[in-house]
Amino acid sequence: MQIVTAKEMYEIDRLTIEKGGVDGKLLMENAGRSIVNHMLPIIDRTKSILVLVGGGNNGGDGFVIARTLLTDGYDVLVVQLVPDYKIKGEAAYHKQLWLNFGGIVHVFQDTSMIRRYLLDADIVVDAMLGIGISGEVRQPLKDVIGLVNQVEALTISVDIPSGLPADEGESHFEAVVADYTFIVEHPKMSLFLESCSPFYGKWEVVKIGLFHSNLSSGSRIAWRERDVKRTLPKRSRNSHKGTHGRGLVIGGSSTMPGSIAMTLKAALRSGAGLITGGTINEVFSSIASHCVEATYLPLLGKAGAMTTQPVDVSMYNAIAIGMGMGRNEETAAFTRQLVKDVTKPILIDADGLHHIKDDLASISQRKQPTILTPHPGEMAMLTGISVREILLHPFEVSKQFAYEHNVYLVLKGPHTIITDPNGNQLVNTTGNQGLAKGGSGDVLSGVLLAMIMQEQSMIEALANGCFIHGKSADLLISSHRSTEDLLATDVIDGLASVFRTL
Ligand SMILES: NC(=O)C1=CN([C@@H]2O[C@H](COP(=O)(O)OP(=O)(O)OC[C@H]3O[C@@H](n4cnc5c(N)ncnc54)[C@H](O)[C@@H]3O)[C@@H](O)[C@H]2O)[C@H](O)CC1
Ligand SMILES: [K+]
Repeated sequence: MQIVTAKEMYEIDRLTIEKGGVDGKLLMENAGRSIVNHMLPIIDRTKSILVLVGGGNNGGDGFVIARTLLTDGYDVLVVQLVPDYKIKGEAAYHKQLWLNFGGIVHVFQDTSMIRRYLLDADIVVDAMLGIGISGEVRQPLKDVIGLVNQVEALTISVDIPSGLPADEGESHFEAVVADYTFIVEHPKMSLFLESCSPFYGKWEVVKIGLFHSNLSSGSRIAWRERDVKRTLPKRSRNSHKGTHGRGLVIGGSSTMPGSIAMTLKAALRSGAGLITGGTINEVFSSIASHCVEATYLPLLGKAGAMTTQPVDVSMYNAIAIGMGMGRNEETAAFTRQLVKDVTKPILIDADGLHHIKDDLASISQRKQPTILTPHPGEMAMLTGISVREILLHPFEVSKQFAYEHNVYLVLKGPHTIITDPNGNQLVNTTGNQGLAKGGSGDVLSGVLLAMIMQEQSMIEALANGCFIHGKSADLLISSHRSTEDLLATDVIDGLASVFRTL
């Protein structure tokens, strides 16, 4: 499922009309009809429906929806929020059809009129503004959006909640808070931004028959279950423990022994053939009984943390480093040296990210993949960009960073964005707020390590790992856990039910 900017959406629209020869009026008909088909299961025949239409093609979709519902016997009222002369082109055509079919257009007079209609409506169809919005919402739409958000009626937005930006980078907006949004053909970028996604409510994508096109701006795809099923390597009956690779996890310190234990266990539960924990004696003695399936590589410690030393990694296929290792200077020097020397794929998380912060230049020289897995706070530390700015432009910031430093970046959040060094991006579609807890990242690193060790394209391996980790949390929440009590270790236990369905 391709994620688009407004500009890309218009480009696909243009190609469909110019190259595909499909009339724009037909696309609008398809959009309105598809949306009605998706609405039917959630609307009741006895309810009264108010369709709010704006002056662009989003409003045109609104006229199609109104006509389709009217001919199906629904009680529909249309309020046009702009004067007649503003309705042009395809929208004007569909307005005329609405009138031909006996529909009435109530033109906006004042907000008290809207307030009255809103109070009488059970369902509001929001077709005021789509992806054509520019700048802050002007009057009277601004007030109307405020009123829509005050009433009890079920709100269904067409393509995008009115007022919401389609792209990243906008911080000031007033928008409809929708119960449902039926997105035309492709999710817009804002669906995956922390500040915008809550406005969408429940959402579905409706197909309207647009051209399939490869955009020049690089791929940006929402990664779903069907993608995981398609790309996840199948375990063969003939495989042995070595087939699925040997992984090494380096981490832990006397005050944080649990982190590496969770990473080891998560990797083993995600199909890793052989996993070794590289850690100091104090950690090893406290966790070995919890994770008996792993083997251990003793590392030299000083004051409860790892110190500089050579490590032979020749027998491992991939390495994860950083979890719970602490931030002292000798550990940092050890990490930097290891990352420089190792000629294997290496995933760096948590404290490891702090250690390599000033050594990103040598990271970009590495010949084997480097995977960094920061949350926004760690991303801010790595880039010097504020968390606020990162959350405002996560796609662009990720792309720049991955390209500049030649890394695979997993920017963690409610919609984790995975970026490869060429700027291709996959966005995870699973997970819930129960994952916003200590230990989640350690578990994710283990799942990712197991994925990296199996033969998959690197970006797909990372996206599959993020999907599986989030899905485990989702299944637990939908059965016997809550977002409050969910623990990182529960997510490890939940992996079984995810793999059983993939
Ligand atoms: N293939 C497609 O993309 C299809 C999309 N459809 C629908 O069309 C809209 C996009 O339509 P467009 O006419 O380009 O823009 P809008 O309807 O979003 O709005 C333009 C409209 O709004 C006014 N306006 C702009 N900014 C503001 C503002 N800040 N405040 C107030 N008013 C504003 C502007 O003057 C115009 O009048 C897309 O979302 C889909 O819903 C097609 O129907 C099917 C094909
Ligand atoms: K809308």
